Amino acid sequence: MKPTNVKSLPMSLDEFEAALRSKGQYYHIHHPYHQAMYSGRSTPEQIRGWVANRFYYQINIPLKDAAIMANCPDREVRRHWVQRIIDHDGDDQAEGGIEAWLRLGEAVGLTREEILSEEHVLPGVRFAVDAYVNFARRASWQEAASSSLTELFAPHIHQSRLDAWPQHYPWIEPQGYEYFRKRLTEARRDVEHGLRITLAHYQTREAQERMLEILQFKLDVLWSMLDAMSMAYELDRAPYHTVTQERVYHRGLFK
Ligand SMILES: O=C(O)c1cc(C(=O)O)c2c(n1)C(=O)C(=O)c1cc(C(=O)O)[nH]c1-2
Repeated sequence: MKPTNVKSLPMSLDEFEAALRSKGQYYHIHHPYHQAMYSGRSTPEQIRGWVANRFYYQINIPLKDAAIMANCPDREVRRHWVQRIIDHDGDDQAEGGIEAWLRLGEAVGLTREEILSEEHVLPGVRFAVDAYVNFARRASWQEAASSSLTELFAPHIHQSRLDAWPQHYPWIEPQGYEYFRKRLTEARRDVEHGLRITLAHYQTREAQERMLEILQFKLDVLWSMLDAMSMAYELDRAPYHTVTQERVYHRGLFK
């Protein structure tokens, strides 16, 4: 007789890590909006749109990390995790990633006020980013921590920009690239810690499968942000374009 209810064995740590890494095939580096940016096909408007919209991701990362810490009773983990907030917010020694992103914005021709006002942030981008922050608020700290692991694939994407943009877009002022340079080392360090937590936490096959689904959720967040930007800046179908060219979309209800 066929055995019933036999649960699958867990993947070994190596197999689990390989399964996580293979999710890189769905990373937003493959999104056509990104592909256009590396290959020099993007217009200044498309690059400005991307920088202004991605700013909303940047300013929400520390809120997401604070939510993880708020749910985490482990002092050792918090001691490490707090560095992520400092990386973005800055401290007395370093200005931080949000400031570096604002300078990227200025380097591509946006004003600080324009970026900070969030007037360019498309509703689809806002909803995707908010979904990530809300997931971190509601999930266990381990699940939320492991959802940051798309960063496994991030150094490559930052390097692609450093390699390709200066040659294709000489009009971008070079001091704008500091953010990408900073993230090369920061993301590698984050991944090392995030991976340690993840490999230790997901012990059963079911839990490991759930983790892969969490990573897919995060990949969906990143991909959906770019879908919204494609609609607005490549296909000229920004929200309400049939009615008005004005950016009437809401600027966030929970400030
Ligand atoms: O430019 C990118 O493509 C990209 C992607 C990601 C990512 O994979 O989530 C992050 C970043 N950049 C980034 O700069 C960053 O600080 C960051 C933090 C996190 C996170 O989930 O905690 N992801 C990312």
